[in-house]
Amino acid sequence: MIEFINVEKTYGNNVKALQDINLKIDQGEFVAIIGLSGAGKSTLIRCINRMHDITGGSLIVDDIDVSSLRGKEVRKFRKRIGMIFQSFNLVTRTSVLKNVLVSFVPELPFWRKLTGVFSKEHKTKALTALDQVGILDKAYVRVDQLSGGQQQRVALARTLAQNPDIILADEPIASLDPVTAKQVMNDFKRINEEMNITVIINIHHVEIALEYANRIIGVRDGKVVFDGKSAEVTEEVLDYIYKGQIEKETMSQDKGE
Ligand SMILES: Nc1ncnc2c1ncn2[C@@H]1O[C@H](COP(=O)(O)OP(=O)(O)OP(=O)(O)O)[C@@H](O)[C@H]1O
Repeated sequence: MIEFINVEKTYGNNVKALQDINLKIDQGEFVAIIGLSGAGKSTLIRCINRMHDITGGSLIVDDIDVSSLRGKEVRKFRKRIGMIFQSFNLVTRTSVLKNVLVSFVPELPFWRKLTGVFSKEHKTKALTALDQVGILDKAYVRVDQLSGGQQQRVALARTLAQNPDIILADEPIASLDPVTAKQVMNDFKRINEEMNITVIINIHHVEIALEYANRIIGVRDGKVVFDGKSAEVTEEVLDYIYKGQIEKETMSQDKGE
């Protein structure tokens, strides 16, 4: 379980990105975080794997107080949490398989790191992960020869190969066309349902969030302003989450801008 208790995050420039966040997310949930640009969505998910340090409250993941982790403990903890980015973060001039094998580098003995030789077990795990996202046939293709959707699947396979309990995805479909975006979302859904991996997605596409996630967390100005089932999200709820935008637009219309 992931638990936020009165979590705050203030950046060095005094921007209060998160304020008084209280959430409990159970293992196996599929959660979408929605809200305006700058609302604090990225900050919220990046605190979970300590990409950002919280500045107040506590964040507990499976009984581990995330802020108390030091050095090696942070690396060990992060292995359990996969992270997917909008930009895929792949080495495009090398093969799909090598990109997935990269996930094992931290656990390799020094000589294997130097020689780049991976064990049969690691190769099998990597190929299994590629199979799980339906691109096993692309294992030996160079990443730059793949479409955006296929590249995001490679990133997903790399994460799956780590055998994570949680996958955090920061705008994973933002640079994909609508059809490919849905294919990638289907992958997330399947992984969530079949492997009971918690999936937390930060997303701008509201319709897709409602279609795929079971739970929606609406964030506005660093605060959680809605937390409920996707089926409970009405037009009014969306207006409330995105209220800042509506108010701003109304104000500029009033001013004749
Ligand atoms: N590294 C940083 N240093 C200082 N301020 C930051 C930093 N990262 C984010 N912020 C600020 O914190 C607030 C929340 O940003 P965050 O990126 O979490 O929002 P977001 O909802 O994910 O936005 P977007 O949808 O545009 O990615 C914003 O005001 C942003 O400018």
